[in-house]
Amino acid sequence: MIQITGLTKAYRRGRPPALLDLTFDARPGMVTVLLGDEGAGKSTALRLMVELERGHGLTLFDGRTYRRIRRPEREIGVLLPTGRPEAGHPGQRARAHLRMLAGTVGVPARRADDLLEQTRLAAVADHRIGTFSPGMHRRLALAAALLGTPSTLLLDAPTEGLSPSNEEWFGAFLRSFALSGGTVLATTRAPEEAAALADRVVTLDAGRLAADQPVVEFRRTRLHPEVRVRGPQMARLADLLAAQGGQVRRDGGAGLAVSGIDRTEIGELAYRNGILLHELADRVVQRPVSYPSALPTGSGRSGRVSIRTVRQETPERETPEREAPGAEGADDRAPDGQPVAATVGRPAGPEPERQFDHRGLQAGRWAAAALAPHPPAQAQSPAQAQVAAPAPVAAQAPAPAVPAPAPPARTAAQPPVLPAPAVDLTRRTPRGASALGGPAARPAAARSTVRPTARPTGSGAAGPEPGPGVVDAEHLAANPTDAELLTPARIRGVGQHPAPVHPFPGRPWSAGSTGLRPAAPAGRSREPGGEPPAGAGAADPRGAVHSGAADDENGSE
Ligand SMILES: Nc1ncnc2c1ncn2[C@@H]1O[C@H](COP(=O)(O)OP(=O)(O)OP(=O)(O)O)[C@@H](O)[C@H]1O
Repeated sequence: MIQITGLTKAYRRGRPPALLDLTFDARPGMVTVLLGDEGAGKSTALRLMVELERGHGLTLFDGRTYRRIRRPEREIGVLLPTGRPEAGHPGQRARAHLRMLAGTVGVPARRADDLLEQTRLAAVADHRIGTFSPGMHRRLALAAALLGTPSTLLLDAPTEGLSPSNEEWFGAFLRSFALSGGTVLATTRAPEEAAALADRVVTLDAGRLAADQPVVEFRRTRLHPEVRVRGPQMARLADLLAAQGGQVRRDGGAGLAVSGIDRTEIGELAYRNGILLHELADRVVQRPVSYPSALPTGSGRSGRVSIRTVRQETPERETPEREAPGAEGADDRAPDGQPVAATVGRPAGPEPERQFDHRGLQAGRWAAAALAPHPPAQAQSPAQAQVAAPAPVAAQAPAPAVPAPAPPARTAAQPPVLPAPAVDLTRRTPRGASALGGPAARPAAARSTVRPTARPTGSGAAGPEPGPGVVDAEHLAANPTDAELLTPARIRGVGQHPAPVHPFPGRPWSAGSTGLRPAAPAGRSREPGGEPPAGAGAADPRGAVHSGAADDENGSE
């Protein structure tokens, strides 16, 4: 039994980690396949498991770490790419190489001969390793991993370079190994291969656990069979297939990918209509991972990390100024001088390079913080999050290097800024979801300003019609519940109904008969008590939602 908990590895500071909070089990009697694209972190995970690399997390082999096992080569067979194709010295013969390894493992030399037989290398046992094909190298490396008669196998891309017949042999070998009570953890990039080899498929996506599924569920939810067709008359065939109810999409220059109609039917249809085919083949493609449903409940279960936003004092400016990342004034420290743990909120403008330090990090929470969409309302009064973890500093990100446009000065009539909400990231946040919950998931609402409904041109009206107008974006930043209430649809609704919709229910607020005031144009401030600047009244007659600087008066008439 292999229990993997919270494996995390970052090769470079400031870059996303190669592996983040990977947690799953590989059970005896089963083949578990770790599936992922190139660079997903599969090899990194295996190297961390056998402590060839330093990182975070814990791997237990039957309850012990690799280091605690007295003779690991007798318990765990490891096949890891060495970075060069040869399984041994190119000048050495396969038999001699394996016998030498048998000596170091402490097993008799005849075990080497048996394994050469078992891995179908007996015929080339006395050939020099340098003459081997990639597939032969893989099999020789597998023979070396099996020398100590281990009960657990950790195999990184074991089928790479194998011929189809050897792949088949290898699949049968793994199955019999697992049936005899062994534990197998192998990696692959190919979903089809995972489906063929595994009892359980663990999917890695960019270093994160995306799914941990029994193979039946994996096949059902992640694999999508289709037929690839290629030929010179694909447009005509596509019409015919669509008429038959097939789903057809273009696949390359002269190809189609068809689902909903099987290969035989497609061939017959093409034949009946005199359509020449160059290729007609079944294949399986992988569906993208659906995070909310696929995320296992067991991942990211370690530790307690909470993240809360803190308001940063930002000098108020009339005109938004932008500073280059790293420029003077771009501070990456919290007001109390402590390093900022993670920034929630992003100013307008180019995204500054984000740096993460995940020492002592319970990475699932960090991921949620790092991957959550930035609540844009915070751009007006940048908020920063601090990770309160048992470890000293959990995650670190610099404060936005590009300061946000400062909001205009508040007036007495404006609702007070409430403390920014505490955000507890005790749950892993799926990709695309927000750690901040509902309000952050509706950035447009929080950033919105409603322009007044203008009188129709030529109506003789001077200036804007007093009517639905401004929702203070800064207020919304401080009161996300209000932001949630003010979805764009509701904001539009304000302009369409004679009765104003109260945007801040339960709060004292006098808006007169018309509700809200007209907005100042984006990027300009208005003198308190003065006339709105020219253009302020030329508003979108649909009462549409605009982004930009918000008026700072929203109540007193
Ligand atoms: N020694 C290293 N130094 C810096 N980055 C590394 C190092 N090893 C791996 N990485 C990075 O870590 C990420 C994961 O790499 P890894 O080799 O674990 O991926 P993989 O899933 O095994 O890919 P493949 O299927 O191509 O072998 C990649 O982005 C890779 O560039």
